[in-house]
Amino acid sequence: MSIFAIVMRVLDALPAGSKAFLVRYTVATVSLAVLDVVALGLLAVVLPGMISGQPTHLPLVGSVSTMDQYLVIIAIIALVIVLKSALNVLVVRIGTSRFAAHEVAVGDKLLAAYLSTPWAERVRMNSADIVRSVDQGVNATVYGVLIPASSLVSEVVSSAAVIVVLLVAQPATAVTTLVYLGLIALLLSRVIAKRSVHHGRVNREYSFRASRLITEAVATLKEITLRGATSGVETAVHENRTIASRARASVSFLSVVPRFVLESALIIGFALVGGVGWMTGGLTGAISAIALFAVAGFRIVPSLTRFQAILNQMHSNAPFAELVIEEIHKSETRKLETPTADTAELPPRAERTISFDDVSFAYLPGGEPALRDVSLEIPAGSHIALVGASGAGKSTAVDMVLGLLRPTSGEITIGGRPLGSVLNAWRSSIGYVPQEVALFDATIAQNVALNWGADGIDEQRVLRALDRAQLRPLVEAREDGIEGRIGERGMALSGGQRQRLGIARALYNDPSVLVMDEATSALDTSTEAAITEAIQEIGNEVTVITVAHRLATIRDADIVFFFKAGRLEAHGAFDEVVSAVPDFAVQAALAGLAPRSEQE
Ligand SMILES: Nc1ncnc2c1ncn2[C@@H]1O[C@H](COP(=O)(O)OP(=O)(O)OP(=O)(O)O)[C@@H](O)[C@H]1O
Repeated sequence: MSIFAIVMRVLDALPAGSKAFLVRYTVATVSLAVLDVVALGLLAVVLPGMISGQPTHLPLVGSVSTMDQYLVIIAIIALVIVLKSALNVLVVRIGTSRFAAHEVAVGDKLLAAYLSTPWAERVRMNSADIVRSVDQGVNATVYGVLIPASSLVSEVVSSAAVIVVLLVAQPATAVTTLVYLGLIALLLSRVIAKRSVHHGRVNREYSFRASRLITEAVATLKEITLRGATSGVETAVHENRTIASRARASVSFLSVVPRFVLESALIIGFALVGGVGWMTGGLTGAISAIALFAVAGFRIVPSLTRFQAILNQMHSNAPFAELVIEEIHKSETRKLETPTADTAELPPRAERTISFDDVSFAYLPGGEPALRDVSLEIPAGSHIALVGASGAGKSTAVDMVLGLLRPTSGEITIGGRPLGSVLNAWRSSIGYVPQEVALFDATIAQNVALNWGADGIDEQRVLRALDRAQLRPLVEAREDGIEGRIGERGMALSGGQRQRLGIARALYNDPSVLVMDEATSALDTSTEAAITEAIQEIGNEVTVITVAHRLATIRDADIVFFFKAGRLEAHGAFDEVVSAVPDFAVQAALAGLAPRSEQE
């Protein structure tokens, strides 16, 4: 994608009115730059006359000769320069705060894009990459591409003003100088732009890799420390960071190269122009040619240098902008593709039977299905269990009930209504307890209410949920009660306490469906039994879906669904599945769970 196309796409991602602002901002900075050139030019014209006492002819004003007239002109010029500087400060102040708002807006859009990614795609994303693009990626897009694009325009306009003046004053020398230096600048930008984009990509890739590694290492720090493998992590991070910082060094090197090349070109230009002048007009010819070339060259080179530096900055940040744009674009395309009819109301609680009708699902298009032709019914208010060997498809089935994964074929209905049509209401009626409860560094109340702010937390609900999750006595015994903080990822709690906090979180909203995916695996049997009892007591309006390897947990389920390699092999009461599936009978026997008929 060309740098121009990237800038246009970034502008499209900004809120309404931003393009108009950018145009106004650019016009303002350009006008101030032109005002500056005019004021300084005027000073240069007036000063020699003033010092020598000679009259000076000024366009529009006429002849200036007396000291008083000169002083008035100088005073006006000084006033214009001061005013221009004050306006510059104002424009920069307005610009920087607006650009900061742009950065936030692009970041918000990108985060929303990531958060709205369909589940099947999201599981393939890396969370460290997401953090990095929302933060560093957006910063690079706004400050490395968008703002330089605006300065590029003012640079072009002010350089054009200088060139026009030169063309009027010394047309032949100006054209020669411009063609000569312009060709060198073009060559430079062709060589440098490609390399800048390349190094920008390498920087993006490897700095992302390094932060990914650090995030992963922190998450597995205990195992790494035990294995004495910290130096391996350090080396891997070091290698990635070395490649990234070398790439950044190359970008910074490339940004200074044009200055030196153009300065050398200027000197070589003197020799060339002087040589031609010598051959055509001898020493006088050579001196006057060099003088003219110097006048034009010294004015054009700084402009070209700044121009190249800005372009280099834009090119090296372009890979970040490309990534940001691509993600925002993907999410917008998805929004257009997603049917909007997902806001229909749910039937009453007692009628929310969940039905799978010939449902199949594959994580990758054309890939091996994780679920095959599954038809099942979960009556509203029932307590059901999904069982089967590891990888049989239980969690996949759960994610489909949660509305996170859509069937590749077949249909899921809730009380006869397609799940897609009631998706929003359905999701908010579910309490979900995952295998690994993700807690955040905030208070217990905030973690239970899943609320990052302090407002809107219903304390009574928090306490009731903690009560049902068998956690209330423990929380009340802590110094700050539900206002106590739990440390990063809930490190200040035991594994079982974390799970119970997850259960309390799921119960906080009085769900009509409670989904527990291996949610009690870290609990001792008596706590688990107490939780099961508390959940039974909530009443038969709540459908409970449990995934558990520990069969004692699901012994009393109304229906047990047994999965094998993505297929629903059998279902019925626990004992019925034991009789129907020899594999399951073996597992039940190993767990010491003989069929009830044999126990009697
Ligand atoms: N994100 C994914 N991308 C591709 N394949 C996946 C993904 N998640 C799961 N699978 C595959 O789908 C199949 C079913 O996995 P699933 O997690 O549903 O099994 P499970 O019965 O819940 O297993 P476990 O008891 O070990 O949690 C497995 O073969 C698994 O490898």
